[in-house]
Order: sequence, then C-alpha cells, then structure tokens
Amino acid sequence: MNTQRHVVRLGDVHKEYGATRALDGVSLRVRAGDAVAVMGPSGCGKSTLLNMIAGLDRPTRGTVEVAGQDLGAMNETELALFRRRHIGMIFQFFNLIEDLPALDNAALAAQLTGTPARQARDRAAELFEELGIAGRKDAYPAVLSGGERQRVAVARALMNRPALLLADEPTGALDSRSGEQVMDLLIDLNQIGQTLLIVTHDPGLAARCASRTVELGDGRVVAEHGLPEHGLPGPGLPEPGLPGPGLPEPGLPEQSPERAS
Ligand SMILES: Nc1ncnc2c1ncn2[C@@H]1O[C@H](COP(=O)(O)OP(=O)(O)OP(=O)(O)O)[C@@H](O)[C@H]1O
Repeated sequence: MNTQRHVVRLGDVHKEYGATRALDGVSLRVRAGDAVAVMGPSGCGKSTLLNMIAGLDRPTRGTVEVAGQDLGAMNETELALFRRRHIGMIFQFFNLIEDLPALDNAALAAQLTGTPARQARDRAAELFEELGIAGRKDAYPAVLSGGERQRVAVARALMNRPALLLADEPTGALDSRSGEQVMDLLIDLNQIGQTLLIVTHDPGLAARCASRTVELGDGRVVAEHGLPEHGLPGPGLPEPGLPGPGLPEPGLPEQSPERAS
C-alpha cells in the first residue's frame, strides 16, 4: 500500500479524560484530495478527534500520522512547527486577532514559520484577491461581516499551503447566505486538490462539501457514508513534510468578488 497518499492515518486511537472515554479505538484514513465530514451528536468525540489530528492534544493510546509524519514522535516544539507548516485550521468563531488588520492576520501565519514579512504579505494579498476580499485588507476584524471574517480565516489557513485543512463547524456562526458562500469556497478548494476534514453538526454542509461522512458515537466510528478512501486523482503528497497543493494559479475557479459577503 502506498502510505504516501494518506494525509491522515489514525490507528486505534483512544483518549481518556479521567473516567471519560472521549475516543474509544478510532481508526481512520484520509487520502490526499479527500473531503471528509465528521459528524455525530454532542459529546461523541468530534473535537477530541480534531485535536488529535491537529496535534493539539495527544492520544492516551494509538497512533496519529499526518502527512506521513508520526505526531507521537514529536516533542511540543516540533509539533507546533509541524502544525503551523502543514495544517490549516478554521474555526466556528474565526479566532482572528482583533488588534491586527485582516491582511496581517493572514500574513502572520507565514511569518511564524520564518517567511519574511514582505513575502508573507504578498502571499496574503494574493489569497485575499482569490477569496474575493481584496478590498478588506486593512479592515480590522470587528468591522468585517461573519462571511468576510471566515474568508480571512481561510486565507490564514492556506498561507503555508497546508497538506490538510481542518474545519471545525466552519459555517456554525454564519447566516445562511454567508454559510453557503463558505461551503462553495470549501468545495472549490477541494476541487483543486485541497484535502479537507470538516467537523460539523450540519448534514447539509456534510452532504455538499464532503465525499465521505464518518459518524462518531460514544467515541467510536459507528457509520461511514460515501466512498471510503475516495480521494481525487489530485496532486497528493509529494513527500512527507512537503507542503500540500494550496491554491494554484490563477486562483479559485468561479470565484469572484461579488460572492464575498
Ligand atoms: N479537556 C477535557 N477534559 C475533560 N473532558 C473532556 C475534555 N475534552 C472533552 N472532554 C469530554 O470528552 C467527551 C467528548 O468531547 P468532545 O468535545 O470531543 O465532543 P464533541 O462531539 O466535539 O461535542 P460537541 O459537538 O458538543 O462539540 C465529552 O464527554 C467531553 O465532556
């Protein structure tokens, strides 16, 4: 089996918080180009799973590999650097830095991996253009609409061309129109090869954006829908540790500023 093609490989992952069994033997593989939705009732372990994959928390037992790298073999510093370089994250409430203008929020993600400020700002400007928010570069998060904030967060997540984009309820705080636009954006990104893992309560989001749905219940995978290990015949992972596809030139298909909120 060609393990290089798997961006995520979880092997029998358990996570206990004291007496609470948050994950109870989850095995999951996500291939390059896949769009996988993780669903399930509140408390079933979705966020815990996301945190394991992002290296924000460690399993009690079991293995987590992302982009061919064993996260369990990394110390905290290595893990933080790995996360910055190879994993993009978007959250329900955007998690932008309120004191920084929109463009700087995105540029910072590249600067933190050692990219010079000028280059980081150029990359951020390119992404803002592609995401239809070029006119909002200097705006502070407080004056942006929810949809615009999520686009800034998407730009930030894509800055380092991550192998994996993780989304935690990405439309949960948006009105239906902005939510639709963010969904379209995620679909566009996946269509150009971006591997996605989305945690959501929203069956509509899962149905539209994901080729595969994994349902958790009490910390276990209880059902899977769609094609297991579907994957697009996209660029995949060149080598472990190398960046993912990100946004190729000249930008997102069918993306136009009119679609911004
Ligand atoms: N840091 C923690 N300390 C103690 N218990 C925790 C911690 N994180 C999660 N849990 C527990 O683990 C279980 C799974 O929680 P998790 O947040 O992963 O569920 P979830 O499916 O994401 O829920 P929701 O949909 O409500 O966000 C729950 O019982 C939760 O209370």
